[in-house]
Amino acid sequence: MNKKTTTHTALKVNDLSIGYRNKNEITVIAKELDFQLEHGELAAIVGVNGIGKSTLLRTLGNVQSKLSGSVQLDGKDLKKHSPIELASTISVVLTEPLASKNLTVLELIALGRQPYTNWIGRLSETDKTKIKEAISMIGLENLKHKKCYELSDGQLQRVMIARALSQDTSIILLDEPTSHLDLHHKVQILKLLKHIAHHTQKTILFTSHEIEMTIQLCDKILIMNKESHDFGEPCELIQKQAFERLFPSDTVTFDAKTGSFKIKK
Ligand SMILES: Nc1ncnc2c1ncn2[C@@H]1O[C@H](COP(=O)(O)OP(=O)(O)OP(=O)(O)O)[C@@H](O)[C@H]1O
Repeated sequence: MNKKTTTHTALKVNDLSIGYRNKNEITVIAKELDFQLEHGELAAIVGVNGIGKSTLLRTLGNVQSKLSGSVQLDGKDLKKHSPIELASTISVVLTEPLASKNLTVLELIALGRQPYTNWIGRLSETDKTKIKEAISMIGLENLKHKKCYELSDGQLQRVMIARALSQDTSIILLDEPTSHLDLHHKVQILKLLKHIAHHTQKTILFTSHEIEMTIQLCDKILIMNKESHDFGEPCELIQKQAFERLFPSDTVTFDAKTGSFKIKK
């Protein structure tokens, strides 16, 4: 994989407001978002259901427009990137169902190479190598000739991660990449994402409800709350008691010593 080095911050978010515009109505989902991620960092966005994690990820991936504020990729405004520049800088894996499950795993992963292929879509030797690397990293060799409709939700989720890896962008955004995985595969995938971030200088940002795992494995965490957001290294956030504010204390409490949540009995 390419080892990209640049002096710019990989992803810089300033005073960002996100939400939805429907006709004359604007619904603000979250505002005053400020954080930045460097090259080679693995980071998570956590927060309660409906707080706006996916909306933020879609906004950062240019799938939907911001309401206000700024998003910079490698020191350049998100909106100033051409479509082809964006496709080779940032890959986004959302939770929406696949349009066509009739493709084989190999064909789907090969789609990740679309930004680089020529106008007839022929794969170069580099494309084939990137596809092979992605399949091997996620351990999909024995599934590669299966049709996507034959896969379990968890298997499909791993295939989608492989597609993003084959795209070989410097930033990867993933919406709940481990939600359908068993505990073993959750840990395996998150450790792999960490390894990829650290060894290839990619910036990987994902949304998650696996807060304890993100505390153990991520370099940075963004905690989204209704009133304000917290961002930093897991240990800084623990010291600031940021995880205590995530859930109502009559249901769960956070144990700072073990970095885990306890059910209030
Ligand atoms: N297309 C849309 N138009 C208007 N509002 C929307 C739209 N999609 C989502 N929302 C609203 O935006 C808010 C944030 O949703 P979002 O999916 O970003 O939350 P989330 O933190 O990812 O939630 P979860 O943890 O449940 O996946 C919710 O109140 C949701 O109803």
